[in-house]
Amino acid sequence: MKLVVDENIEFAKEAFSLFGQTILLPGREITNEVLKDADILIVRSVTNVGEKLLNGTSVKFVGTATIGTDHIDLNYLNYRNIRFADAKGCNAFAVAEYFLTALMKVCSDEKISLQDKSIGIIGVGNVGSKVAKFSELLGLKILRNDPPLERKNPHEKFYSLDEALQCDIVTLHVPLTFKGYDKTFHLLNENNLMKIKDGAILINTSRGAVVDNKSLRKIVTGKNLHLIFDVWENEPDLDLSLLERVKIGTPHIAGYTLEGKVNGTIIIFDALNSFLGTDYQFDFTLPPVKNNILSYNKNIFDEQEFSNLLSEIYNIETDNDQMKKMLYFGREDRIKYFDTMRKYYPLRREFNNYIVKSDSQQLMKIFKGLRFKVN
Ligand SMILES: NC(=O)c1ccc[n+]([C@@H]2O[C@H](COP(=O)([O-])OP(=O)(O)OC[C@H]3O[C@@H](n4cnc5c(N)ncnc54)[C@H](O)[C@@H]3O)[C@@H](O)[C@H]2O)c1
Ligand SMILES: O=C(O)[C@H](O)[C@H](O)COP(=O)(O)O
Repeated sequence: MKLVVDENIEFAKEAFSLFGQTILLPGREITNEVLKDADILIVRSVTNVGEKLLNGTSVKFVGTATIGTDHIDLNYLNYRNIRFADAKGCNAFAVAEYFLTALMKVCSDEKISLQDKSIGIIGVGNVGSKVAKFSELLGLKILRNDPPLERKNPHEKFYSLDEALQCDIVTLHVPLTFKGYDKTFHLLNENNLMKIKDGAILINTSRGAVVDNKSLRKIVTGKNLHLIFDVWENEPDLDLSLLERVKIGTPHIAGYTLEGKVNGTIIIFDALNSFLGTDYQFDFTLPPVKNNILSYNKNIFDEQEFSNLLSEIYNIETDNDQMKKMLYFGREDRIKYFDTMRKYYPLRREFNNYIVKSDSQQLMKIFKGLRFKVN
């Protein structure tokens, strides 16, 4: 049995070698040639999997250790009777925690109070529903926009896209799709971007092409938008003039907690066992976090204090500083640098590994809701 696995998958060699000969490769270097006699292909989001890659190969199972599946031609896999598994939900908490850390950082830097503010959440699935829960804990007024979900739940309250765009904060959590009534390619475009409020915070952690980056770049300064962007059109060759204008820019790492990555491996490991009818076991237990006690020194919710606490776990400013270095490189180096930042991304652990100390019952309720251990 021959497996070809993206080298950036956590525990790739140790776990998948149990199944057979495992070749690790950078995701962008997985070719049709390499797959000629392979049985199993396990990728991340940077490998486009379709006819060009799989034609004439012996691949029978494709797994992606990611939530998004826009890099996979599912019709082709179906046509070739190739079994497919994705890792739905694996890094949903990681993205929600990124959202919160980035939002608090911008609010504290720009002296924006969250009191009486509204948030439009576009796409309320695994990630969006966690973002909604976090937003509720912060006391934000929530406008959920999700037409496919609305059709399934006609009695629940949803808002139109235009209404969601009118909020003080707008955040995107949709899959990237190119066809059909709900297609999300350029969901935000030259026709509706102008509807976003002046001074609003716009967050994209979904896929770059959900927002028409060129149209956004033209209006961002005039409308004084505060942009938090983790995903970009044409990654890794992104629009530098947009990068220049974002408050926080990161290289598609919102989902990159250790837990998020390992969950992805576990889901695909289990799917492969079930496809092959095997029962290989691997110990995916993660080490405990050292120095995991945090203190919050106020008795009220305070944007600055809260942001300081979150930055003890995840210093998003460092990610932004690293990313902005791209502005000074030539095109080829820039493209390589984007992948390098992702490959060597520092260790980030999720909130539920940390203990927060505070005397306020009200704050404890918020911290518990965010999955912190409280003391
Ligand atoms: N930046 C990152 O690191 C990162 C990490 C994980 C996921 N993602 C992206 O986030 C996306 C969402 O993840 P998820 O786990 O919440 O997916 P999900 O499938 O659980 O939820 C997506 C939701 O979007 C809704 N939707 C679809 N089309 C829509 C439209 N036109 N308008 C409004 N809503 C629409 C769906 O009905 C669904 O409820 C993924 O598809 C992936 O592309 C990015
Ligand atoms: O869809 C996802 O799960 C994320 O976008 C994922 O974290 C992207 O990371 P990559 O697969 O490119 O390493």
